[in-house]
Amino acid sequence: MTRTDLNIGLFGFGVVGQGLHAVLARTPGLRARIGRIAVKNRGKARSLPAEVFTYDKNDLLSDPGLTVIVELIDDADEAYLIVKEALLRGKAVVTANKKMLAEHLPELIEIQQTTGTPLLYESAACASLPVIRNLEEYYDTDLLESVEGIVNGSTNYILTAMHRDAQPYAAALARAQELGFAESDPALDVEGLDARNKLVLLLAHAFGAVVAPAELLAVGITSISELATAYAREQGLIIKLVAEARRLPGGGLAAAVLPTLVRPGHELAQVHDEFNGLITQSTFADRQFFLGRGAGAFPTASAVLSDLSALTYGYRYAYKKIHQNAHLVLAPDAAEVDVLVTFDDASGAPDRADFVAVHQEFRSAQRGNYLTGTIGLGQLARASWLRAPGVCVVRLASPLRAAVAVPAALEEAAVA
Ligand SMILES: NC(=O)C1=CN([C@@H]2O[C@H](COP(=O)(O)OP(=O)(O)OC[C@H]3O[C@@H](n4cnc5c(N)ncnc54)[C@H](OP(=O)(O)O)[C@@H]3O)[C@@H](O)[C@H]2O)C=CC1
Ligand SMILES: N[C@@H](CC=O)C(=O)O
Repeated sequence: MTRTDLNIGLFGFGVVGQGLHAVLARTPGLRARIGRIAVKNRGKARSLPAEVFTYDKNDLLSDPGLTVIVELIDDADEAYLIVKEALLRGKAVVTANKKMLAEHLPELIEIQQTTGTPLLYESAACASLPVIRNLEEYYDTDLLESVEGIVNGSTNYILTAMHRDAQPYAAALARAQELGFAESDPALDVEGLDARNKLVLLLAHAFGAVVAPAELLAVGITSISELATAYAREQGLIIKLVAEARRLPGGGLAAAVLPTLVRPGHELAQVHDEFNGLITQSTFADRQFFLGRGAGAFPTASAVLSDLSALTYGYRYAYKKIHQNAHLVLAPDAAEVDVLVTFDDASGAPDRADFVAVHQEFRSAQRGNYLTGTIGLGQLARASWLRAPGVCVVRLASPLRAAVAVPAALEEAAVA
């Protein structure tokens, strides 16, 4: 096998960009060198000589000597323009930018297919965990039934600090930012949007379903109430932010990001701090669990490094499942979820008519109110009370599952 040398144009020299620089310096076996680095702020002190840096993206994009673009900036809109331009100019691209990927995946897949130029992004889903290439290659023929896990390091860091170390939320978030785990806009982390972007990538590579982020229900950790935390503690359970995608027996896919009650013996209960954990369930391999660091300079750079190495032997994603599973589409109205809903009287109670069944209801002027019940996933996403102030929704420990009555439209789609 011939392996090519890589001459890299690097965009971004922040947490991950600097991590990559350090990692490459310690990996002489990979014949890769960073030729030039594009950054944004002229006033910033840099750890490398000034001549390495440029503030003009075209210095990298139009340099024929730079054959690979590594995009590690924190601006998804600008990243999209850079990545698209690089691919159209025939430069292979490695990116960690899950927001940009999730928002533009159909177009970026099409550009890869028409140009034949690779775009790799292992670090964009679960940082150091080798997830994307495994879903794409190892599970290319095994029938995946579900992928489920903790895919955001910052929120797991915050929830761990609050649960294990009794730290206040604000202090835990500030520490996640200091450690370089959080996005520049941490709302992406704490509102579940970063996890949703990663779920978009997992859906494409696990099931061949290319969906827009807005099609997926995502609830973050900011609405988790004291009552929900107390409920979890009393039941001996732990709250984790879990992304889940599951193939439904009647055809279709259910997928969502929700704070979730996890039992102590469950794999995800062992995922602490900024670690991520992903469980795959497949027909032949059965259950597997990936665990590793989900954020931070070196863990993320290690996945970028692995993509660079893959480029040297001509690797590109084939998006095999898109061709295999053309019929697999999101079907939130064919799925149900068991939830705990806490609410105060001022915000108004969730509409009981939205539920397939209400299992338990508790009201207390002192402690607050809650109910537990089963609700359609699509109905939950549409519920007007879901985002009301004072309302907290946490998934109970059971997975997403097929609704008892499958909508007729989906049954027809499954037959076709
Ligand atoms: N941090 C992590 O653990 C992980 C991050 N990621 C993703 O990696 C990417 C980078 O994250 P991270 O390193 O943490 O971010 P940082 O905020 O630490 O660094 C961002 C870098 O991007 C540069 N930049 C911003 N806009 C531009 C632009 N228009 N042109 C050129 N350079 C620009 C900044 O320049 P300047 O130095 O001048 O300010 C800075 O060097 C993001 O997409 C993030 O989502 C993915 C997995 C994990
Ligand atoms: N902000 C992200 C960084 C890695 O993807 C996270 O916390 O997971």
